[in-house]
Amino acid sequence: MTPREASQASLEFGGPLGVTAILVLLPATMFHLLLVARSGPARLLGPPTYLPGLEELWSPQALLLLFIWLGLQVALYLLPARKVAEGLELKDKSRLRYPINGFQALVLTALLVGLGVSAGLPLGALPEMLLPLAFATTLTSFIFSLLLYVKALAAPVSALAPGGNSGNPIYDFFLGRELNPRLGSFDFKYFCELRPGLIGWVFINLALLIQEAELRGSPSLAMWLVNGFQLLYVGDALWYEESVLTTMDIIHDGFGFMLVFGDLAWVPFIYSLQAQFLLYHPQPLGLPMALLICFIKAIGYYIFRGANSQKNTFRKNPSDPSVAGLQTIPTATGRQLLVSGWWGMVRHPNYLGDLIMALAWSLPCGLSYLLPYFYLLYFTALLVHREARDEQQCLRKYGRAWQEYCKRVPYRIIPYVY
Ligand SMILES: NC(=O)C1=CN([C@@H]2O[C@H](COP(=O)(O)OP(=O)(O)OC[C@H]3O[C@@H](n4cnc5c(N)ncnc54)[C@H](OP(=O)(O)O)[C@@H]3O)[C@@H](O)[C@H]2O)C=CC1
Ligand SMILES: CC(C)=CCC[C@@H](C)[C@H]1CC=C2C3=C(CC[C@@]21C)[C@@]1(C)CC[C@H](O)C(C)(C)[C@@H]1CC3
Repeated sequence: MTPREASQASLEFGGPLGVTAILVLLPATMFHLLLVARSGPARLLGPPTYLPGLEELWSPQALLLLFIWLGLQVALYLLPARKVAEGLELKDKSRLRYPINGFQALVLTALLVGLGVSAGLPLGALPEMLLPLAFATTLTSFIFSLLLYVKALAAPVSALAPGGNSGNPIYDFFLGRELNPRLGSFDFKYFCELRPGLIGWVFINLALLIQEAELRGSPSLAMWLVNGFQLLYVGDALWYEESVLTTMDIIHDGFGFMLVFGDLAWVPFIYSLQAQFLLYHPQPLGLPMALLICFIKAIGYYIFRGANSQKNTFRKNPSDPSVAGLQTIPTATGRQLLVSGWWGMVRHPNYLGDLIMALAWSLPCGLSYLLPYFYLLYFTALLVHREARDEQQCLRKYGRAWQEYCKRVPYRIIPYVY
């Protein structure tokens, strides 16, 4: 089977029709949520109380701010790294090299923004710019994905992603034709996955906290919790940056509109929805409830980090003392599957931890509105779909050994439930 035939045989997301609908629905959902979060009733499913005109969406200043931000993150990515990591082996047996300096980029950005604020940079004004910024980011994502699609037309077959090479232009534009598009040693997918959007999310949250303090004298406890929890999540992702090299996005998915828009627009503007909601709808939160929520977050993080680190350590060095005692199933590829420890509890313990953390991010917003729970609902759907995709890939990779694993570990994400 040629790569194109293989790609056509396993079209995902409902094929060309499905991805055309998603292409329109994703940005529409994002703008709907941004508008609803600042409206009085904050109804997740109702219409927004007003529709902005093009003059409210389009702003050259927002576009300039976006390019300054992207330029800063590119510059920080290019700084000398504490380590250069190798990715997994590619089809042509080569391995790409990636700088590990994401945490350094977060700290340096914080220092620069801190300096800027003390010199009078009005960070608290950022929430007012979210709509035009989201519009500029959406336009940029469309144009950037188009450029990536055109660039991939000249890429060799060995550089194409397994999924985004169907021959249908809309489908391939959405999924991404090339697996690891690069300009010299600059890797676009790796850069976008962990830098501008993820770090941008933290600073949007901070701006919302500052504006709340300006409006109400001090930030609320709920706003502190949401900021703290999400900063921990982003800090963790950058501290363990190397582990992103074994995620499905890096090793399997092409770099097309889905990931470009997801990384650059969806993450910063949608993942900050709880903090946006709290700025416009302050919620009382007592200390006992806050402590209970911190406990839930701690359990989620313990499972998430434990599971991800156990798998990464095992994949890097199966005889590492922390994983050497675990039970395994051998596979025909020479790799083994963990069948005890976190990976013996359910087949995706890291998703379980991530979902528990998502719940802890929404709870500070109280139980009267559905809107702050959008992330939890969307994330559940994303992970259930992702789990099914991963299952198919593992079955293809490991055959019988995977079936044996599924027999020994029957639950996918939640023990005894799913
Ligand atoms: N916040 C967000 O928006 C999102 C967060 N995430 C998070 O990203 C993280 C990474 O997720 P993702 O890339 O989907 O997948 P995983 O990190 O779960 O990786 C799946 C891979 O792990 C390996 N694997 C599966 N079972 C075993 C086993 N028993 N023993 C050893 N290896 C095994 C297989 O690859 P192989 O055998 O080839 O190593 C499989 O393909 C998760 O924590 C997830 O929650 C993901 C999506 C969105
Ligand atoms: C609906 C839509 C726009 C889909 C695109 C999905 C993307 C938003 C997500 C796909 C996988 C992601 C990961 C993270 C962020 C969200 C996206 C890009 C991640 C960087 C978050 C931090 C984690 O610690 C992580 C590094 C494990 C994670 C990797 C996957």
